[in-house]
Amino acid sequence: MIPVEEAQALCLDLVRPGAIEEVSLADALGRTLAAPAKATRDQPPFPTSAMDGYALRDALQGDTLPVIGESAAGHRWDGTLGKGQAIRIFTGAPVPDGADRVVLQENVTRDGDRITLTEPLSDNLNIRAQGADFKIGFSVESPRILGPADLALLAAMNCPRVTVTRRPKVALISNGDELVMPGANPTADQIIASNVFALQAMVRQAGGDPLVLPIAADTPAALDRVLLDAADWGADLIVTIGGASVGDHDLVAPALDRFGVTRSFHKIAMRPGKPLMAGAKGDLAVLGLPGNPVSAVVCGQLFMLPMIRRMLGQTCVLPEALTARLTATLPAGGPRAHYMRAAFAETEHHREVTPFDRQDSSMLTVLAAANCLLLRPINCPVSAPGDAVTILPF
Ligand SMILES: Nc1nc2c(c(=O)[nH]1)N[C@H]1C(S)=C(S)[C@@H](COP(=O)(O)OP(=O)(O)OC[C@H]3O[C@@H](n4cnc5c(N)ncnc54)[C@H](O)[C@@H]3O)O[C@H]1N2
Ligand code: MOO
Repeated sequence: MIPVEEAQALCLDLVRPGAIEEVSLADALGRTLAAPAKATRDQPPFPTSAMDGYALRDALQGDTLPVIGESAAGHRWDGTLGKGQAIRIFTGAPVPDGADRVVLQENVTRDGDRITLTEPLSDNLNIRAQGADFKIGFSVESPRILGPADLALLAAMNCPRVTVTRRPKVALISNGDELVMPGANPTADQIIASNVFALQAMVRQAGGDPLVLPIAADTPAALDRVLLDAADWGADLIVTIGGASVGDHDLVAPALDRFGVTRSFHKIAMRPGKPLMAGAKGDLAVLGLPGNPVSAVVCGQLFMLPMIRRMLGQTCVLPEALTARLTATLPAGGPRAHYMRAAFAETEHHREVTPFDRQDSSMLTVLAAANCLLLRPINCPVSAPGDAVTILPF
């Protein structure tokens, strides 16, 4: 059994950043930017009025000024404003040459074509300088996972298309004679395939392209068939679920051998997740998850997601770790690192975490109630309420 950190490093060695492609901004949400995007113009591209009102030059409170033109958004006034003149101006409109402030329309009185500056002039000139947001050549750096605000920024930079990493194709294979899909009529000895739905969602959320293959029966031929189907689909990563352990019906390790996978490891010092295995056949990486629902999802978080992030070209690929104060007493750690299901909360003074009493790796109700994993390192000493512990939020 190798430690979790060593297994994570071996898993990451099996994958590398994928090819790049161009997509339109409308399709770029959640994609990982693979090359910097550069602004081709200043924003704003000209000094802009921040308010509806009047543009002025060297004006003082009490002045009465003729209004000699109008500048609206999309339609500039093309002259140079002289001292003692005013221009009607609207929010977003170009501020004319010569103008040094915009006064709000609420702060003047208008009589025909003349305005009088009735209020004190504020320190705020109400003019947005050219390039105040960004200048031509400004760059959004890669790698970066594109969120909604990034898309607006890239649009403002006049970048209609962006270069992103191709979505890695992840084939998910459940196996076991006892499994049927939700909605089917299970026989008395059957259960519903559940964890594949979490894994599919995790792949999608991380920016991958998941494919759930039909459940493979517990026969060598069925596993051989479905592995070939996954490869034919063009998978970058095959994730098997179940059949990873040592029972007579745990057929995944020999099936991967027949398929031509060079194994990096099998079995890790982790709870849940002991039977995890990983390897590769050329560029095709393979991860063998344990079948217990919680084991599969926890291993998905610790091993599958980092592999996907690496294939997307991201650099921070391991789950984020935080420190929290324990609310309970926990016994000393054992020979496997224990990733306990737990709930953490931010209180007024600190972050605190409470592990659930039931930690069986079949308990989906507990997993669904949890918002983090609480790490108990190998052979760690007893922990008391108030002790600092490491958590991995999800
Ligand atoms: N003698 C030993 N037995 C076991 C060991 C061991 O070291 N020695 N390890 C245990 C550990 S730890 C785990 S974890 C499990 C995992 O074994 P497998 O990966 O072979 O998983 P299965 O036996 O196929 O399934 C375990 C459990 O999970 C259910 N399952 C499987 N796939 C799904 C699915 N897609 N959705 C929902 N539930 C699923 C399956 O019905 C079983 O109940 O092995 C221990 N045994
Ligand atoms: O390690 Mo298994 O993954 O306990 O349930």
